[in-house]
Amino acid sequence: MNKSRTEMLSASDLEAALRHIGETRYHHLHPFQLLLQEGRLSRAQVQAWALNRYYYQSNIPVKDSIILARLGSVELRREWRQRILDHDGSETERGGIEKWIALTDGVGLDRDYVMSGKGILAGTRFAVDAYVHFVRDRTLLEAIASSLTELFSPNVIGVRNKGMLAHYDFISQETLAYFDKRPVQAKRDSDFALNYCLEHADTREKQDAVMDALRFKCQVLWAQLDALHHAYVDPALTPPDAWRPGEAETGREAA
Ligand SMILES: O=C(O)c1cc(C(=O)O)c2c(n1)C(=O)C(=O)c1cc(C(=O)O)[nH]c1-2
Repeated sequence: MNKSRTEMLSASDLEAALRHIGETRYHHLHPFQLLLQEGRLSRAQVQAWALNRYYYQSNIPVKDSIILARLGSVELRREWRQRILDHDGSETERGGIEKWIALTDGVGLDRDYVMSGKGILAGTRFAVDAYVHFVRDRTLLEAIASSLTELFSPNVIGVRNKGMLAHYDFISQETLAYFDKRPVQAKRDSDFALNYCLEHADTREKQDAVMDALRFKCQVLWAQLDALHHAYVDPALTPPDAWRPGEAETGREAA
């Protein structure tokens, strides 16, 4: 794909290369994502997905706070802080983390258990922690570029929500309310991050670093679904300390 490792790409070629990375490596292609959206998972397997993803959700404002602290101007901080508000909410508005808890409530998991982080898979924790450490340790440009997976999330969210609503009787529009605002927020955030990267990647090395950051982030998402697939598709492979079907259930309506 590389013309030469030293030649600078035009902004439009860099954007095309980034979009190609998403088309070929984003988690919309993951087998567990396909099982989820095609209605081929049990309620317990959907619970495992919701439980583990809470750890990702709850760390998003942590990683955005790290980026915020590294931004060098009022204008950039003003832009970025909106992401933290979206997830942490305010006195008057529910944030994404609270809405994710509504989702885990909706699938019948005990919220204290979910919020405790107990029972999540090591693979989930390692992947999410790697994302937080990446934005702390790499350049600001790489940290911002690692959020570019959000260019592709409106599409996967649409397909996943539609599939889940169609196939699972325990999923309602209300359970999935977390996702109502995400496509608009993701478009706003990823447009900003993309423009930032196109403008600031002013050498071929920086362009390569931006592409590598997006590849890394695709791996963060992919590894989380790998962990779920490994642990919950074959019950024999569930690790000893991981959540097990039936555990931390809130009262199910009498069946
Ligand atoms: O449902 C999804 O498939 C999906 C994907 C992603 C992503 O691409 O990282 C995010 C989200 N959702 C999401 O809800 C979210 O808040 C979010 C923040 C970020 C980020 O890297 O800053 N990605 C994502």
